[in-house]
Amino acid sequence: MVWIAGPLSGLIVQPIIGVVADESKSRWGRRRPFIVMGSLIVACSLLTLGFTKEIVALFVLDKKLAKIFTIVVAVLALYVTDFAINAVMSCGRSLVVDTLPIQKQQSGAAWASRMGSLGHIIGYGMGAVDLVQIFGPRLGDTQFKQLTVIAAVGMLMTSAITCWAVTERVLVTVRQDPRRAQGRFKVVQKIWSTLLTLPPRIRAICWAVFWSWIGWFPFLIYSSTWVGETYFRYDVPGDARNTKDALGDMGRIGSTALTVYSTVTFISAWILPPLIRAPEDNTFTHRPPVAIAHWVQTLNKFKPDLLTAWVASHLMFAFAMSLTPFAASFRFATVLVALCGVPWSIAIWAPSTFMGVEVNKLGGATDPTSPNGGSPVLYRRMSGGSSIEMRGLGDSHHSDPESAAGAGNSTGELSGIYFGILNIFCTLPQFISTFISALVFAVLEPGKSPELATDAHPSEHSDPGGTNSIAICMFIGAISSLAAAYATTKLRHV
Ligand SMILES: OC[C@H]1O[C@H](O[C@H]2O[C@H](CO)[C@@H](O)[C@H](O)[C@H]2O)[C@H](O)[C@@H](O)[C@@H]1O
Repeated sequence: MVWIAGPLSGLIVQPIIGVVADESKSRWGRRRPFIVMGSLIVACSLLTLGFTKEIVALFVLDKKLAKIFTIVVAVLALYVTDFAINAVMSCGRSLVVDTLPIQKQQSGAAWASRMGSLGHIIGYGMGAVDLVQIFGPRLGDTQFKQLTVIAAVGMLMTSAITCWAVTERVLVTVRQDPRRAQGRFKVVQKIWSTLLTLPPRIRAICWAVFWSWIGWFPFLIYSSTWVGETYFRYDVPGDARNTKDALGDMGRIGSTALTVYSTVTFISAWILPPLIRAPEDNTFTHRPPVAIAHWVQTLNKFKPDLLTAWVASHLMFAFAMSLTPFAASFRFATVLVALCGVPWSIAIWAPSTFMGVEVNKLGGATDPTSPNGGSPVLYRRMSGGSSIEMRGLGDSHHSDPESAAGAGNSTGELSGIYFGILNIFCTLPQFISTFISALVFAVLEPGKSPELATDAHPSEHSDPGGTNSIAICMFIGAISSLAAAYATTKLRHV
């Protein structure tokens, strides 16, 4: 019930908020009000999660009843957190697309992935140090309470900076079209009709993401456990296995692997974008200093394009995951997990870049890299029929829709719905992958995990020398990643 909150909230919230925000005529912009509301809800629900027991104790005095309520409130708080954070994610992604011109989409997506990976490192780092010792009991008397306080403050601060720094255009009118879906389910209808009429390139991006997530989900969920289990199997001497130390080390070694992985992700997010040719690269006249001009031009010639890099990242992930069943030491397992930091950084940034470019074209922005020198793109929005006009916030004289488009300018008018749909293709495979993992676990480890069954009845033990189930799930992920590589190459031809 708890694991499902992430994919379920992403599946439902991102498309719906995307559509609603796309059509919002708020004077504060289409995305910022949702970011503000969502962040406030996330902050409150995080604090509720951290202090559930104390909050319940204020209202329920009976101890037995309080225990039940604590569980119920904690689960609810987790769901609310996931749902609200997905609203913020949806509008945050759209904001990048809305505000940047087509040439800057790669750069915007790369910055989003840099900031995301910085957040991960800070999160892991906070988890690794003893916060109660550092801050004393002021922020709460346990590590978890303090983590929720820090996360809530971080959420509010980063959202406040975003909303302050970004100038959004305001949607003035959405012209009514008789063909537009009406009534209570119009949002769902709009998502459905858009889903059925996706432009070919957007469909290709979505399928590439779909196949890749069947591989990424088991990795993101189980990799730290897998490194710990590998340690337990191959590195701990048989007679030391039942000690408290060995079990504690298992957790620490798994967390260390994740920390190394997120560090690699962070470094890749900074290093790779300048080494990869962005979809807009032709538009710039690079004028490096004469002394190094030759070298810069030579380097530029050999830069791979983003599509090649995305395909290579699927292959690299598939390579690492295909080796997991053969890992016979926790060090090797850690190296495999760390390697995945490189493809993960590309997995976050490449689809957003391609989607950002396509959504801008749909909104009427021109592609300056096109052979015809930046004339309007050939296709426009496929679903719905509404028109959009935008003007600068507080500027009532520029409500001409043409002013929103133009050479390479961003309109991003449909970023919410298309990024929401992209997220459907990111969350659905998470359910499929969970189903596959459940099958693998049921077949290979019908009892308890051999590494964790030390206290269980012998009938519950499965063969500790047998194949590791998590490694098999990851191996299946490798196959799916190959399918993702194939699906991504299709983007070259559509
Ligand atoms: O199921 C959990 C979440 O999975 C996706 O989010 C994760 O991947 C994103 C990159 O695609 C990354 O930016 C985010 O930090 C990760 O949590 C999905 O987009 C979410 O909707 C879903 O809740």
